[in-house]
Amino acid sequence: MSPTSNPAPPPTFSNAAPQTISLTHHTGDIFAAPDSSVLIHACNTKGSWGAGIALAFKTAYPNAYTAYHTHCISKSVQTGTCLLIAPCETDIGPKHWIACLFTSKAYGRKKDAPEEILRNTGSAVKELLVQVMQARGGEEKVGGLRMCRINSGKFGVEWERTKVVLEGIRLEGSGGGINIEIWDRGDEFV
Ligand SMILES: Nc1ncnc2c1ncn2[C@@H]1O[C@H](COP(=O)(O)OP(=O)(O)OC[C@H]2O[C@H](OP(=O)(O)O)[C@H](O)[C@@H]2O)[C@@H](O)[C@H]1O
Repeated sequence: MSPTSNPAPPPTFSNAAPQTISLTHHTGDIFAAPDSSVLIHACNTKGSWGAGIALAFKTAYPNAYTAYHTHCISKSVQTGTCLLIAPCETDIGPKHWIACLFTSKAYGRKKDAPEEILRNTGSAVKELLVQVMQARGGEEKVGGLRMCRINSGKFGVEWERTKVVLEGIRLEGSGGGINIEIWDRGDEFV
């Protein structure tokens, strides 16, 4: 018998069904979230929160902006990754985690093509969920996940396309589904 005719090893089956993401939709201010919430937005890898909701993040969370900026300039950040920043503002105010999904390398006219942004979104969100699970083993409480309609503004990708990617994510492991709240201000079509 030639070595190539050896039977393939039997597949291994896990009882754990893959985890999936469910999305719930909410109208209002994403920033008016309870303490420990994770606020999720899409970012470039260049270290700039210069426009759109990123600018609002920069204003409200200057220390988180510094953490993001330092991360971007201190190493070559890959798209499809995520930076999860623990609550780090000094003001008395809400203690929010900030999650930066690197869905496009650059911004403005140099932003990645929609297909690339969508691919990056899938892997960045998977990485985020792993980081959230790890952080849940730590001392700082990690609450619910809140996301804006990522990619749908400055990055120019229709929200419905990002939604399909999010709903198609499958994660190893058990523990039921993961809910992400999608927040928008209700002025998307105004
Ligand atoms: N103040 C505010 N409060 C609440 N909701 C707000 C808001 N402003 C916008 N929204 C909504 O938030 C969603 C995402 O829309 P965005 O355009 O923000 O983000 P995006 O994910 O498409 O793109 C990311 C790049 O945009 C930035 O600008 P720069 O590249 O720096 O120029 C970054 O740095 C990234 O690189 C849309 O539903 C907007 O209606």
